[in-house]
Amino acid sequence: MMIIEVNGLSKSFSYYNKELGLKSSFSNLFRREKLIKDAVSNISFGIEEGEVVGFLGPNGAGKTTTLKMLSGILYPGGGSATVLGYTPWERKNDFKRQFSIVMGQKNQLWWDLPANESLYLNKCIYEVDDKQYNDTLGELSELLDVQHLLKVQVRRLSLGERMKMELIAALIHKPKVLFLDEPTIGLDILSQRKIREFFKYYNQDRKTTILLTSHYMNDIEDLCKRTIIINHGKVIFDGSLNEVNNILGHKKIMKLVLSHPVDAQTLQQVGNVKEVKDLLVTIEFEKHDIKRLSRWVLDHLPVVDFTIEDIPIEEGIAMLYQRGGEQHAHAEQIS
Ligand SMILES: Nc1ncnc2c1ncn2[C@@H]1O[C@H](COP(=O)(O)OP(=O)(O)OP(=O)(O)O)[C@@H](O)[C@H]1O
Repeated sequence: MMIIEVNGLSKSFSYYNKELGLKSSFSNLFRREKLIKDAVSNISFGIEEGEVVGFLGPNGAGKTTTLKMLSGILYPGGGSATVLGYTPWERKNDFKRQFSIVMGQKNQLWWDLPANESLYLNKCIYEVDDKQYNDTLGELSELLDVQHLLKVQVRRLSLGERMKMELIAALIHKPKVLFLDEPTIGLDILSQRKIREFFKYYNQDRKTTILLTSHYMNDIEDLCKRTIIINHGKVIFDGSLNEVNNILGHKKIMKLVLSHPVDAQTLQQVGNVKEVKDLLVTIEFEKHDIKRLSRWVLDHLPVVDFTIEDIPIEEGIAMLYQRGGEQHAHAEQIS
């Protein structure tokens, strides 16, 4: 069953250009240059019940704007969307009871109160009955290992502990849909892993549908079978992360350990030399030529060891962002 359906969703922001200085502040009162930013342009996708979908894109791509529209915080400029059958920006109470949004950079917990008081406030707002509240709080605080911290003032918690409390606050009413906007930002590797394990368990246990943005590739690789990538407000990829490299041409990486240095010109006969670090050389080459190049390398270079690998996912994604950027610039030139 389709839980999230997005059709041609768009959002533009208007803002004013302001030059530096008092004089221009004054003249701005009478004449201002209005600029328009197309943050999200005509995006469409659907998400099935229980899916965990990664939502990737470079800074400013339009991820948060999309999540804000899907959670009813922002009205769109065009297009339509339904989440659990509701139009999010109509902000119906029934809808609000069934989803949650967690923003890694924003808090919903009261800073000066212990976490359990904010959690109790959420219980009252969402009209969760006592038994469900106690059961959910007990289960989640045990899973996230924060039972001993529930009575501690939020301002005294570490970043990771606070994020765990934020998650409990977001889940206390058992939402069916969860929007996660960089939930692991700033956390150390162990805390990131713990939170990822938690999401994995939670999704499998509850079949909660999750749309997750993160700049940490481990989060996406670990949790999401499917990834939607946007750039300049447009969807540029929708599929499994492993397929990213396939659509970027057919390149592979050859790593060589040499017994003595070889000049750059010779190395370039294999392909695009990405890095030379002492006797360790990394070269990107065309996959279709793999047999000939491997033979050539072994015959002509002083090779001690060599491996052939796929292009790392991070690099594939960076290339995809770059390609999107070039296409965007080209489209702007044409228009
Ligand atoms: N209220 C606003 N007024 C004007 N421009 C805005 C506003 N909110 C967002 N934008 C612009 O819209 C674009 C998309 O912003 P958005 O926050 O959705 O990006 P993002 O993909 O979440 O980026 P990041 O990874 O940096 O969080 C950016 O260029 C941003 O400057």
